[in-house]
Amino acid sequence: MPVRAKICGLSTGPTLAAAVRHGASHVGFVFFARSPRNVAPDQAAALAVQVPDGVARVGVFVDPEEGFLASAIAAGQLGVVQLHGEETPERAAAIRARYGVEVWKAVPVKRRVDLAAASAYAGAVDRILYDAKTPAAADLPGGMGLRFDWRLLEGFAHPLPWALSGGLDAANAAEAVGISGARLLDVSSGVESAPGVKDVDKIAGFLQSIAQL
Ligand SMILES: O=C(O)c1ccccc1NCC(=O)[C@H](O)[C@H](O)COP(=O)(O)O
Repeated sequence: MPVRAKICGLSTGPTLAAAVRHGASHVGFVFFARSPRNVAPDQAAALAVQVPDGVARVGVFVDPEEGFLASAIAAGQLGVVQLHGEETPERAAAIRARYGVEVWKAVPVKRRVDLAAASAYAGAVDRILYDAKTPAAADLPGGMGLRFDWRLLEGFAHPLPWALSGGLDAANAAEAVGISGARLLDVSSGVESAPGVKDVDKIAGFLQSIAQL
């Protein structure tokens, strides 16, 4: 099975089109006001109609308020809700049941012990996204281009399907796959020319770099 990729933090038509054209399996829209990639539900609605069947629309949220979550899922025609806050397994399971979407939970990783948080979500979510832990003082819980030591995943008994993110780019994606065994990668900063500014050539380069893995 080929390695698949989610291009996260898309906010323009041309960059979304590049992700789709070059083979992304998932496209991500960030619904978090403090993010440079933030999109409003009406922006997501305009982007969503450009996404063909077979490419999953993922909404990224941080402890979303219920009404906002509902409107974003509807506007973005989201198939996946990715949670980056303090959402409990119960909250994640409730989102999955209420909206009939896949739910992914981000688990921030710096040390091996951090991986243990994943098991609490077995039965509650569909996938764990191992992402680099951002500094406590950081404004964002993701999308900062930071990576963790992929060797921490070597030999780990994954309790759930999973994906790898954090500091990936075209130059390191093959190494990340080789070390971690990931079959689904999530990238944001590594395909940008500046925070929040996606680059069509970098998107193409990233997707080409994993096409033969
Ligand atoms: O991307 C953001 O701005 C963001 C904001 C708040 C919560 C999560 C966010 N991103 C989540 C992602 O899925 C990113 O793709 C992931 O953290 C990897 O980012 P990067 O290291 O920049 O590739």
